[in-house]
Amino acid sequence: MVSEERDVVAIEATNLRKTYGSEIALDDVSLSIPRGVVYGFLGPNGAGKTTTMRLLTGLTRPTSGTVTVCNVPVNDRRQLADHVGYLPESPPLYDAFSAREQLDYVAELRDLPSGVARERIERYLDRFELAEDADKRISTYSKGMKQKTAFIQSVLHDPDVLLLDEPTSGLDPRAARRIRESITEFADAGTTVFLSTHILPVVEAVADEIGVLFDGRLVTEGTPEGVQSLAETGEDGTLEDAFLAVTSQEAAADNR
Ligand SMILES: Nc1ncnc2c1ncn2[C@@H]1O[C@H](COP(=O)(O)OP(=O)(O)OP(=O)(O)O)[C@@H](O)[C@H]1O
Repeated sequence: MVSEERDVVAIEATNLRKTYGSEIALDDVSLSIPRGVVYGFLGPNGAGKTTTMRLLTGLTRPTSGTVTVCNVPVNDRRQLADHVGYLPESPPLYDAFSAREQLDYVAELRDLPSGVARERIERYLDRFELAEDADKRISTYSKGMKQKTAFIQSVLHDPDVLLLDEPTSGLDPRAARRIRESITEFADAGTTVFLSTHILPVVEAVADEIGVLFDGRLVTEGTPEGVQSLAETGEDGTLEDAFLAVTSQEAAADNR
């Protein structure tokens, strides 16, 4: 990340709250994430990570609070679409298409010029070792092959902000490494990456900043080193130690 990019805020969320009936999924969460940053978003099951990502992409409306991405209010879905790429937990893929057809289709939806689309699709298919299978139907793909296709689909239009929900899920070590490398390359080129995952070594490897969500609240935010130091396990403390320390402190406080 280039240092002056820190001045430009890519994701700004203010006092976000989301309730489902009496259930508070998200409680007063504010985020200010600069351009070019990889933000690792952590939290136990049910903490509200997917809810947050859906609010940041305008797919769910907040009960209260506001979100802008690249200065675009997220309820302006048409303008937002150019800026944002989203890889959800269960990515939308059309089983009857091949990967190439799926990616052509998405490129068309995104209004990519055909030459640019062709070059990017072939480059990504090669990069993720999908080229040989790219004309087979997605219904015949393994989980990892589907995940790679979905990742490519989310980055095809070269978004300014990329939100990734468990991007390495189901991937073999080589493919997972390719994703990690891609995340770093995107961030170096100025893309902001919002990365939600339970795989803490992935966060350790790529994140510039970390936020920990617990029970709908953002309970810790900082650099990986800063968050790791919260584990108070000395220099060898890992992010996993820190995650367990922070979340068990919060659980103990809730039970008091
Ligand atoms: N559509 C919905 N209707 C009712 N409750 C919901 C809905 N979506 C989420 N919730 C609730 O909001 C809370 C947060 O869920 P969310 O899926 O955001 O968690 P998460 O951190 O992504 O969890 P995981 O790590 O298990 O994927 C949970 O208590 C969940 O039951």
